[in-house]
Amino acid sequence: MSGTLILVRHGQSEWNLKNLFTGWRNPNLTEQGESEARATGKALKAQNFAPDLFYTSALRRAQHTLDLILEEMGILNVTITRNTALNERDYGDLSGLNKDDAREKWGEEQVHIWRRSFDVPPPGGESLKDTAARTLPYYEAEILPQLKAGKIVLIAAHGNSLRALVMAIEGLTPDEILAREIATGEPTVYKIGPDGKLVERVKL
Ligand SMILES: O=C(O)[C@H](O)COP(=O)(O)O
Repeated sequence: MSGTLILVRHGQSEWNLKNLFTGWRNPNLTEQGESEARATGKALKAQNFAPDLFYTSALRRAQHTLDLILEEMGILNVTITRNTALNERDYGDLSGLNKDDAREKWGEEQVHIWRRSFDVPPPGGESLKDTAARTLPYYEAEILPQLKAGKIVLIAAHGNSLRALVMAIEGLTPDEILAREIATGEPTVYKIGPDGKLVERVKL
């Protein structure tokens, strides 16, 4: 029996709206971000998903997103596992800077490399490869066994920690994952087989 993995990026945060590098900083959701989370909750409920297990990061924008999704799905009083392994990539010295100001200061190309290369970290921060080095072992140890047992797992996390999972699950190359963007509030759903391998990506 296949398991189901539901990945959701947090809704728009106050720093997404201000176009600031966020990383491990901890802003709230905006009203739009809350609406995005609720809309995803409604969509998952409409598809009759009944998740068994719930995970999120140590950052409030993802935690609040999960809470709003569960509220919309009418799922109450469940255990939610929070872990820094699911945190956004750490943007290091760029955290708190405006992304356009950073482009002015260091150039479009350098900022693109810091944001979307696989193994070049921003100053004092994590590359996607560094992020995967903490997110994937957690997924493999804590979440994949549940999926192999046929459970439905809902994870609310961040653009780059989710891209690390997507890259591994879909078997994407470093070049292929660079082009992959996950919008705020966007769900990605997979069927995972008893062997832990991807069966199919589920269209919502
Ligand atoms: O942490 C951030 O700044 C954003 O949530 C993700 O930023 P990115 O899309 O520039 O990697």
